[in-house]
Amino acid sequence: MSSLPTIATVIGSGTMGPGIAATLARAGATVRLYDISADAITRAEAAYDMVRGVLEAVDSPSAPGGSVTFGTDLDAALADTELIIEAVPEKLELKRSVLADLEARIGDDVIIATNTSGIPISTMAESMTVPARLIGMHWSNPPHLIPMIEVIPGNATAPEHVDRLIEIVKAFNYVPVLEKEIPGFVENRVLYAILRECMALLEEGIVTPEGLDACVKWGIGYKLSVVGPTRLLDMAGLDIYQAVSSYLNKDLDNSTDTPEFIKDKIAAGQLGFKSNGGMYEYGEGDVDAKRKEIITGLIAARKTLASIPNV
Ligand SMILES: NC(=O)c1ccc[n+]([C@@H]2O[C@H](COP(=O)([O-])OP(=O)(O)OC[C@H]3O[C@@H](n4cnc5c(N)ncnc54)[C@H](O)[C@@H]3O)[C@@H](O)[C@H]2O)c1
Ligand SMILES: Cc1ncc(C=O)c(C(=O)O)c1O
Repeated sequence: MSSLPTIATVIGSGTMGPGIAATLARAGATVRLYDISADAITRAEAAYDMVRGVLEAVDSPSAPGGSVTFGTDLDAALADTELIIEAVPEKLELKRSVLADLEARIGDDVIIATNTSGIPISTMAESMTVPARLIGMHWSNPPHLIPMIEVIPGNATAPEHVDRLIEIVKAFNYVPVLEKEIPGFVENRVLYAILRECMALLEEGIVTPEGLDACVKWGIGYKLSVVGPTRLLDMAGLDIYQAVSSYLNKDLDNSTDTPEFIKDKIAAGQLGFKSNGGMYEYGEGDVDAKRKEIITGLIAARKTLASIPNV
């Protein structure tokens, strides 16, 4: 059996949809990218052209025959599909209603993989007619460049769908990480633990944003890109970890809500790149320049990481 689905459908063509569709298509799948909004589809077509250039530069696995078509006709997007990847906004009720709409239009054997950032799969599946077909498939942003996908079964997910999704992820040369279900899954639990402490350090004026970015990028990001946290402990020494964690863990931030200064920025319309200002301010052309620098850096770093041993 070929490992990739012949036809796959991506639902939602915002930040994540075009990169997901392009990755599958480059590996040889026929992909339909659907969105409820015609404007989103127009933006996705432009994004897809850029993503294709990036995939060429990063030399991602390429197979003949793959394609992406774009549209707002849901039945056309679903015809003969084997795998649906849901990438609509992170709102439980919206996702549930999209799942209900999809289920009314497809056969029982079609797998639905959700790209939720961390809503438990079992919670999402509660209202489904065939909950066995729902599985978490968490891509990291930008999805066409980060070659790792979290695979998260819910308590009703069919074991054969877990095996099939792992096989599909391997078929486009990404690393599948199988996890037990927990809110936020593994990646975002770790990321949000880091972000919580970072935002507290900024709020308390301990460090500037520029200083924080330099410290985390070189002191943590650079090192962790080569050696994972488990082996890092061996490198540092478990005795050192005990000595530091015994006084430090109790001092770390343990807030349970979003920091007030972030809420204030959102209320003032400061959302980041999408509003030309967020944590930093951006003048004319700055956002496009930063996006290009980030993509160029990720391509270079991915090539380097792919060429060194997995320690
Ligand atoms: N942005 C990230 O960094 C990131 C990373 C990993 C996972 N995710 C997750 O992926 C999902 C999508 O995130 P995103 O950042 O691409 O969102 P987004 O808001 O950029 O895009 C969502 C798209 O879904 C469309 N949409 C809304 N309702 C729809 C419907 N009923 N049917 C079809 N399309 C509909 C919107 O028009 C929009 O184009 C979320 O669950 C998010 O948490 C996001
Ligand atoms: C801040 C943030 N939150 C969620 C996600 C993914 O689910 C990401 C990402 O980069 O993938 C992120 O940066």
